[in-house]
Amino acid sequence: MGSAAASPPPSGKLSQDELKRVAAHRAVEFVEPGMTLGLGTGSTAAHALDHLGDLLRAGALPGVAGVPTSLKTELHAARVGIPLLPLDAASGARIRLSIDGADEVDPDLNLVKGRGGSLLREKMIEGAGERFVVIVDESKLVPRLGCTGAVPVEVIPFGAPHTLGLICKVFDGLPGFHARLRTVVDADLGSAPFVTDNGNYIVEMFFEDGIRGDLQDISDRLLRITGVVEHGMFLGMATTVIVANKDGTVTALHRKSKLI
Ligand SMILES: O=C(CO)[C@H](O)[C@H](O)COP(=O)(O)O
Repeated sequence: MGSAAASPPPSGKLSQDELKRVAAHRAVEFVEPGMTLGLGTGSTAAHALDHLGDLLRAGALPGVAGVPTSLKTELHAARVGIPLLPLDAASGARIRLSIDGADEVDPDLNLVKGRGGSLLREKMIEGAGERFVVIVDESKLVPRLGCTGAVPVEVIPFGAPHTLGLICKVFDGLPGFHARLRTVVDADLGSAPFVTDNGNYIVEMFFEDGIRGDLQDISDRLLRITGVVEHGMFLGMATTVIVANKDGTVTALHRKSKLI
């Protein structure tokens, strides 16, 4: 990890949502006129969208456009007046900066993302951009990925239980490991598989005490399984992580360049 810088605390105690807003607003300070942005998904990224919309409407950021990482973000960005581009058009214009939240951040700035279900488009867009600024409140900092909840894996619906079995084999014998298909409660169907924006399903992997071992090797083994589309470990992708601390200070953690 690179350098860290902290700012003084605002007065009064901030809620978790207010901390998310503080981190999001700090990230938007990196946006310059004319930039094409990767627009993240989730409650933290939503604060960045709102703030960007305010600045665009005030005429402060002419020429800024965004590539949305989910259908939800596409609707939100359109509502607040952020001009949108599809990823294919944006690669010509270069995505200069992506701003998104994360579910977990480890000491090497590796991330778990996708508990909101948007990991595939997030990884495509944030992987294509030059800089990736992650915005989190302090609760997202973890000693190891997989400490606080599920690590999601997007799989094609065909044979999903079979693919789930193959994913479990990667972690054979690991105490406390289990995995399951993410479900939602549907008014008509009862329990039904969660379906991503890409029409796929999500397998959730759970670890008793986080993932121990070589993350890159685990990533490679997961991606070699036919039926797995992508997983929610974002390794070496974040260039800056902006952390809003419980005491109201903001810390920026930097990596010199993206590893992928
Ligand atoms: O990866 C994501 C969505 O797929 C989100 O960035 C992640 O779940 C964090 O969400 P929030 O900002 O609501 O805590």
